Amino acid sequence: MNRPDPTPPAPGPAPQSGPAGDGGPVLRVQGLSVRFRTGGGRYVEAVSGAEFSLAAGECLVLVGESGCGKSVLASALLGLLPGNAETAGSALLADGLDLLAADEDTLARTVRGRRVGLVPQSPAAHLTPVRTVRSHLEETVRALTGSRAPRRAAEAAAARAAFPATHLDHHPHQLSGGLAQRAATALALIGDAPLLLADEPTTGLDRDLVERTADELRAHTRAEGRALLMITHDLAAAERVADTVAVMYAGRIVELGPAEAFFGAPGPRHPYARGLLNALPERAFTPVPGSPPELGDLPPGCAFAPRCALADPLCRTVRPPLTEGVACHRA
Ligand SMILES: Nc1ncnc2c1ncn2[C@@H]1O[C@H](COP(=O)(O)OP(=O)(O)OP(=O)(O)O)[C@@H](O)[C@H]1O
Repeated sequence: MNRPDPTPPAPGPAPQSGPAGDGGPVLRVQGLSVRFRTGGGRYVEAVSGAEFSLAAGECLVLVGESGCGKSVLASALLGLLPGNAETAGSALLADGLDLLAADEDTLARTVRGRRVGLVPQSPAAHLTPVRTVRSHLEETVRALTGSRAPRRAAEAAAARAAFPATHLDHHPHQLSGGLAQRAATALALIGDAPLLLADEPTTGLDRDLVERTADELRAHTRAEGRALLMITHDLAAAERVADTVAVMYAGRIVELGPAEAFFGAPGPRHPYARGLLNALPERAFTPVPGSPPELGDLPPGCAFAPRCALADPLCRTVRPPLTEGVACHRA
């Protein structure tokens, strides 16, 4: 990753040994932007000025259509952006470490798995096909705890994620989608990270499994005092998990607020967010007209204006900032 102004990781206290925080946010994201250099001096503005924070025990769900920048934001937090990416802003953990400024060695040794646990998209693909679930778990226990006798800890990790002991010696291809998801969750929990990052954890699962996976992630967050940042385009899963919803459109967070008000009354405030909910089969089943803009060629004002029935000349010329939870001139 190429950063315009690299700074060393902020000195801070030793990494937390468990999910319990000191009352401050587990993660505070400020002005996080990611752009990709493409040919001919052009840039794709994948994430622009994201701002949010996450407390212990809180589930924040980031929703939005495909291509709006959700996964790029997650990759930025894990230091997994490709070489043509440039970042700005900060993403501070509770102990002061800035994930955007940390070098690869710090991220690999002290962040991934230890301070931030990743529940991946397509868990079956995340697991090595020739190794059993037990072998994955034992290797991760060894790597994160230094234990030389990891068998018991691996079995405990499986039990914690409700992965059945009877399937520990199975290979990934022998697992159902739900069990592969639990194996991946068990791996993510081993390091006792205070922050879990789940990128589309319910993709490819049938509705029952979506609900079960969502409930399990919520339980790991609430009951164990972690924070969960879940990325999804599945609004039903989002509703099941979220305390807070962030809606992303064309690289920007356009609405951020309590899930109860968003999914219940008074409902979303941004016209795009209202459109997303109205597109659901169980609601109006009316798609948002048009398609999102190219992130390399954003319009000057509100990026949603070309699709918005409420847009006026101000919307087409002045980009609305996120003010009191919504970025819309007409909200
Ligand atoms: N290396 C790269 N170079 C240029 N553009 C990139 C690169 N990686 C991602 N992008 C662009 O960044 C934008 C955001 O992609 P991202 O994968 O974050 O979307 P998303 O909201 O997660 O979508 P999905 O739900 O489909 O995963 C896309 O327009 C994508 O084409």
